[in-house]
Amino acid sequence: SSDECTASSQHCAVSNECRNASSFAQLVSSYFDSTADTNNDRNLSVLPQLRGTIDHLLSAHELTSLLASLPSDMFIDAAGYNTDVNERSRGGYTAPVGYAAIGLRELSSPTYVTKATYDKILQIRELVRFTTEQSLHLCPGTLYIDYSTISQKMEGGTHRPHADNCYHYYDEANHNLATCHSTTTTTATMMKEHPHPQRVAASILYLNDEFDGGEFYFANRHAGDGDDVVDTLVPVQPGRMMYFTSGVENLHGALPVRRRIKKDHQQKAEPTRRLALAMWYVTDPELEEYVPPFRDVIDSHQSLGDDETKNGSQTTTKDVTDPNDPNAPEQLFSIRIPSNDFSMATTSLVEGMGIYLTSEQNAHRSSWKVNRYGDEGDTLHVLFKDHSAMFSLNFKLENDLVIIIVERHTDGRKRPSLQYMLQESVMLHSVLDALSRLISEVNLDEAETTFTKDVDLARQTLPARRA
Ligand SMILES: O=C(O)CCC(=O)C(=O)O
Ligand SMILES: [Fe+2]
Repeated sequence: SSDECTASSQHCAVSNECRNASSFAQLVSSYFDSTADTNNDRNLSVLPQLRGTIDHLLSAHELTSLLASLPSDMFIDAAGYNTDVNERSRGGYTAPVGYAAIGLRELSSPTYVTKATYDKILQIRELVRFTTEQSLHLCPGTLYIDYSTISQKMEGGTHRPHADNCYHYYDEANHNLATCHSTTTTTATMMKEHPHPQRVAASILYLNDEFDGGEFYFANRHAGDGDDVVDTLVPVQPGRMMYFTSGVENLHGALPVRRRIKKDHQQKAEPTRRLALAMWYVTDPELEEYVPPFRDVIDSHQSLGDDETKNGSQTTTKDVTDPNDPNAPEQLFSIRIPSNDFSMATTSLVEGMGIYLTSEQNAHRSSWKVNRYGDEGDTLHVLFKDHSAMFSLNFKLENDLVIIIVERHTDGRKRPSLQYMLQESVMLHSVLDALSRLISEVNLDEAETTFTKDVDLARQTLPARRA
């Protein structure tokens, strides 16, 4: 089981075993297990499993075209941080010096980038998430993105050592080592609560290197900001990605960004800036950040979700679809279940799938919304949170067959978001799994049936499961 993939076992690296959220949490806490180690009560052998560097995540071409398509200004000062002066005086969650950023809210607007650039950024964002997950030997789907941003540090921009999910203290009783939990009540009450205690990991993908300095570093866990604060220095390289867990085991910062002085006097007039795609992760799907669909300049039509609540009857599947109707749903696949093999009535099948999808909805409440339509309740609609698309399951009884038609619906103007497309295939695979379970409960002769063949065919049309 995945529980075996903990700090003490070398299992994860050599086998396909993956960590789930709880065995991951266990691994992180094993770093603080003082029994394991004599070196300052920190289990240093765990550290390499909690951080790392991946180079050449993007090709030189991808980097060049991404950089060329990013806005040269319009970055928002201190985006994602608290700008409250009172907060600043408490040493709370305030932005680093010389820092500005743009998040998905900005990037989804044509004021900032084109739709193609936004799509590319979302694609890179998913690649980075996936790579972080794999690098930490996490099971597919363990990490949800809580915040992603393109960060910019200008000349002089720097980042003091910090942990990403807590404020740290130097614990005098414990060799002046940094810790998240203050033992002195005065310090504890002085400090405000960290705004992101749920963050478990972060990644930073560096995009350019037209500057000097600006190195990332892991900080020494001993007290003081002196010369020895840098423990491990990581020079910035375009296409280099750092990942690390978010606690005090990975105190980190960035050295000041300096202007690059070129010898050939061909100095560009462009201001010095250090660009990165920074992302923070949680394991609770409820905390996943909203991915807005790209906003077209003219955005006058109603969203899918609005239409839906207004008029449930329009949701019945059309038998004849006009190929020129942009609102026509796209059939993804259909599944036939011979009803003489199958004692379960259509209604109980709809019921079973409804219950299954509703439980999925509850497990990922922020992602999908399930509705049931039709007089006999023979259609299930599964709407994605960004309202860019939905899919439907329509159940029909035809002669001696139950037919389930699976369709994708959009508003006919915008394509489904990339996030929708990625999650749709995951959902549809699990719908087919659930259907197969329902069918096997009624003892259908598995191997040779129409049903099994249709399921296999359907799976072939879906992108492969992430494994
Ligand atoms: O830009 C960097 O290299 C570090 C950024 C960082 O640690 C943060 O924003 O939390
Ligand atoms: Fe950080």
